Amino acid sequence: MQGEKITVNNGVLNVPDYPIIPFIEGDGTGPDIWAAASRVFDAAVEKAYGGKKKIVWKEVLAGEKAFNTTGEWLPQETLEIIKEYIIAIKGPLTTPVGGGIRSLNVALRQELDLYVCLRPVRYFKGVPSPVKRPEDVDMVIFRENTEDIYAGIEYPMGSEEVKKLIKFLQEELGVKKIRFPETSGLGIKPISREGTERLVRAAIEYAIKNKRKSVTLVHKGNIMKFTEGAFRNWGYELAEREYADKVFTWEQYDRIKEEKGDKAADEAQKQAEADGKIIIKDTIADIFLQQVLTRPREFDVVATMNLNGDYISDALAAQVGGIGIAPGANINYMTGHAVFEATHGTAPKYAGLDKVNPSSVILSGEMMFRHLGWNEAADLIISAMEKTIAQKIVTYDFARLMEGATEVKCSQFADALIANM
Ligand SMILES: NC(=O)C1=CN([C@@H]2O[C@H](COP(=O)(O)OP(=O)(O)OC[C@H]3O[C@@H](n4cnc5c(N)ncnc54)[C@H](OP(=O)(O)O)[C@@H]3O)[C@@H](O)[C@H]2O)C=CC1
Ligand SMILES: O=C(O)CCC(=O)C(=O)O
Ligand SMILES: [Mg+2]
Repeated sequence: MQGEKITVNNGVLNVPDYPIIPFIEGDGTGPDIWAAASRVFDAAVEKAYGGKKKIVWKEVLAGEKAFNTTGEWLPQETLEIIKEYIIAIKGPLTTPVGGGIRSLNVALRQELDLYVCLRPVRYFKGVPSPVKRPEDVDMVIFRENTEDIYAGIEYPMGSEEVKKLIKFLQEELGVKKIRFPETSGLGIKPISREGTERLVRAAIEYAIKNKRKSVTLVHKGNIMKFTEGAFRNWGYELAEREYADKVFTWEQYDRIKEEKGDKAADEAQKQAEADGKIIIKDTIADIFLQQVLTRPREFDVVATMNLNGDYISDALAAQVGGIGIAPGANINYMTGHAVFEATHGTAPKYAGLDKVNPSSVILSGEMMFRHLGWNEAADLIISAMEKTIAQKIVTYDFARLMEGATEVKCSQFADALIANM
């Protein structure tokens, strides 16, 4: 079937009935998951629109499949096609540890300037969880996707670059306090005001649009003052400058407290909550990781930097059943470009076994449908997921923690979802 391109006008998508959507199958378990997920996507669209709408899938190469076919890990053509077709979806891609190629996942996000990694964390009833009240976890992570230590500015021990950098730090910048053994490798962590502002703006816009209660800026600003601490400060400044009538910040709370005392500050916050204002607060990353376990209801939308966001998204996913069911999207809200992608990796030990949970990519597709405005197809996926889990038909990851479950293969889980639509 011949499809049409999705186009974008001032950040607003124009989605034809037969949109062409590029996909990257992914490495490791990617082919298993993609085979299952794409059947679920097609079934949901068919059921929702009875043939009036249909996705025309277009495979683009990245990772091992690309390397084996073209000799390149991330062909320029793949980037060009995703740029041109605006929306894409991908399976996981392998990144070697400690050497070898840099992350293709990170490269895609940087090349397309997909500055938000959006990872919602919600609970599906019946999913096994290590916490007592997983239903209390309902958070949406906005992870900055283009900066931080992920920028890839790092140099190995013993290299000329490291020697130069150490010399520069010691002689030009007067860094005397810390020991720099010759065995040091060095990495650089850029965090910019622009990068922070566009990420925090996206988080606040989301909170307003979806009537969420708060946005928490998560940082380690007590230690990394001019990167993570600046992220916190710039986040508050942006909230007060651009959303004065829609938010109440903990900085405002502190100012009222200083001027008028605790009671006045408490009352001002209560009034702001009653008025439906979004509370903008901040938490240091280590205590955040404790509090999401001990009092998850206090957190809602979360805005943070790249590395924190990576850790936080897997940790929160664990509370609602693990990365097998944790979806995500990489988005540039200004150009409209978005690449939907699971939170998990290639899980190589299960590759080709038709075993792993395809829910993470399936729910990433559900996010994609909502992004396209195809809410009927998205709703069908959610209700099928709810029904199938309630029937205790699950893949190995849930089955090993559930009593009375029917363990099915990756492809059979897709069959069950389709049957439940
Ligand atoms: N966006 C991306 O493309 C990402 C890519 N990666 C890359 O993936 C590779 C492997 O990374 P690794 O750290 O092992 O992390 P993975 O996420 O690939 O796997 C870790 C463990 O998580 C569980 N898991 C992962 N996926 C699923 C699933 N679909 N269903 C059920 N359980 C799942 C499995 O747990 P158990 O063993 O308990 O069964 C698995 O062993 C690396 O090269 C890494 O760089 C990593 C993260 C994201
Ligand atoms: O790129 C990778 O290999 C890892 C990426 C990752 O962990 C993530 O996207 O959460
Ligand atoms: Mg990760």
